[in-house]
Amino acid sequence: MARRPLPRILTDSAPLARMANSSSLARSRELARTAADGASDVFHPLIVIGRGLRRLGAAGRGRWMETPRESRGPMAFFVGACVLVMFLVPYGPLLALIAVMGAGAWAGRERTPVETGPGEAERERLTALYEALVPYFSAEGDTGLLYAHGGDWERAFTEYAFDESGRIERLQLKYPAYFTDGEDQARVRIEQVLYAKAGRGREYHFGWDELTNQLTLTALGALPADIVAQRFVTSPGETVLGFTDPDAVQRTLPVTAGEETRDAPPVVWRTGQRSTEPHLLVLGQPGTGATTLLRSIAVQALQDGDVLIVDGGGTGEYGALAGRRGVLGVESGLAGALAALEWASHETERRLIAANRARQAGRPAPEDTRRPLWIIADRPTALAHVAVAEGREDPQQWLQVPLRHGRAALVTVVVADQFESAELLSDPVRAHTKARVVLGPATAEEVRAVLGAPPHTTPTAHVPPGRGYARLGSAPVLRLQVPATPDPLDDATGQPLREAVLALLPERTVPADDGGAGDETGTAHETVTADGAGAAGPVAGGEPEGAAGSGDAGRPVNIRKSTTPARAEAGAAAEPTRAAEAPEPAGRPTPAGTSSGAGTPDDAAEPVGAGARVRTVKDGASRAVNGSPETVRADG
Ligand SMILES: Nc1ncnc2c1ncn2[C@@H]1O[C@H](COP(=O)(O)OP(=O)(O)OP(=O)(O)O)[C@@H](O)[C@H]1O
Repeated sequence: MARRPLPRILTDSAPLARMANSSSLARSRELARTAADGASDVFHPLIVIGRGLRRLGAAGRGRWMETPRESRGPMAFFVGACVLVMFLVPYGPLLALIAVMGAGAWAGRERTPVETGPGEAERERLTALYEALVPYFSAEGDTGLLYAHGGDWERAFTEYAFDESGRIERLQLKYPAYFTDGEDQARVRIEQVLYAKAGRGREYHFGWDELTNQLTLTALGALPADIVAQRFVTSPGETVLGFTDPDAVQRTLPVTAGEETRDAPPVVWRTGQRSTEPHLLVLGQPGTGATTLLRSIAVQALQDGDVLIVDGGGTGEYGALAGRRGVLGVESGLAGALAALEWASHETERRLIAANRARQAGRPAPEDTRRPLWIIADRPTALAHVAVAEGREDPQQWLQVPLRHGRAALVTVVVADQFESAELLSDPVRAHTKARVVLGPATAEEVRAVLGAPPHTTPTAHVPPGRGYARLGSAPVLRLQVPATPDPLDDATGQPLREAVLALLPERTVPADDGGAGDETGTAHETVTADGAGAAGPVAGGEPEGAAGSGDAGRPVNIRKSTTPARAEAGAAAEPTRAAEAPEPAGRPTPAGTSSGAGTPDDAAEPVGAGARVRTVKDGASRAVNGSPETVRADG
């Protein structure tokens, strides 16, 4: 059917245009506008009050509707009573009118609308992020594309938040179900993209929810680094490795940081017979705080255990522990380390045998097997290197028994080393250290290589000392900040920190040397050379001590008390003591048999855990001394 044409007056715009251009029409339009402006100025208060009364009315109506039926009667009665009172009081209606007008004016005032949604710059950022994800989250043949070039990011990003500087603080995004979120490689690719686009230099946590195909990125603040060594509120068998994110663990500990006391989420490592990860391995770059972590562990372990320290680095950073109650030895030379670790190995066997015999006889385990023994080996690979050069055995071989059987014997092994030397760590060390820590800057691959799983955060290139990741067995990877536990004998340590660490150390059982060597202010350091120290005396088996130190020849070692072979002069004094105590089952080689067997009757009479000490002396030789507080000097 043909369309009927419109009347000419409606299709021909010429008369209308002529009218619009006429000056009288323009003037009258201007007049009308001025009048409207004036009227709105004059009536503005009334308009505001009217709008307010309308809003109040609507609110009142809503309230009335929400009120349950049974409450409406009392409410109406109450309102009626108020109205009655209003009429009864002098000037009541006038006051009520003023109050209603005031309320209306307040409710009707203009409010600036709250801006919602991202600003222009933020939209651009989200769009860029969305576009960067398209290649990873799209596939040919996907019809309901969530991610497509030029697509709608608002469909994919369900939540976002920015900080004051406009950087993404939180982002929740949906991804297609076919994305292989179970594969580490696929996840890492996405995390790298997000890390680059959300702003490098910060640490992000990635929460993958495979059930709902959602990924949540959260920018993490730095872990607080103000917690220093202190007595932590833990149960026996618990050691605080450091502190982590509040939502990563369920527990908090009260800690003192500066002036304030607060609750902090700790990374607690459980050792002992029920532990599933009874030994610890710490790896990191040099200077990232491994020694500090080991010192922190040693200080905590000394509360109810004995500690044997092998300082392969030989930098004397455990000098403050030497001669303290519970410190069996601080060994930094090869011969000393070998002797001390050999003893520790036999001691583990002795404990096992003694505990086993007691169990078979229906008795509780003997007292001298119940005190935890800690073997702390800092950079054992440095000594392994020296051992190879000297054609001697690797001290790590003596860690095998404590690592294998330490859990049952309450013997805990802690090993720290550097990434570069990690391949020199022995197989038992790698196999039996299920608690792991990585310190310092490390790539996700390095973290995964050590911890067995990548971190759920993006490692940053610059981290403060003591920062890293921890994983206990197959638990999730946690961020970690080790409490500052500096060497109190280091000149660079501030007085408050020095005092804090010294206050945690047990009392000295070996009197401090003359000349300030035992000066607990830690100001006097004596620099000796390893070869100088090594020249002192024979070690077990008549081997010149210098041989042990020759690997370090000429290297200055900044140690107050040089600490070398445990069994110098006294030979394997402590070891046979322990072995002699525990009758061996028939046919089994005794620890005494495997050691030099040079125990004296006196030594043999000394109970194992009761005061056997590897005593350190100024010239670098040391003796296994049982009980007596005699100080042995090479010159005397
Ligand atoms: N948790 C920490 N808090 C504060 N400072 C720390 C922390 N850990 C280490 N440091 C500081 O970092 C420096 C290096 O620490 P440490 O000696 O423990 O590292 P390392 O990895 O053992 O290094 P190296 O292998 O060179 O001995 C020291 O000055 C130490 O005080």
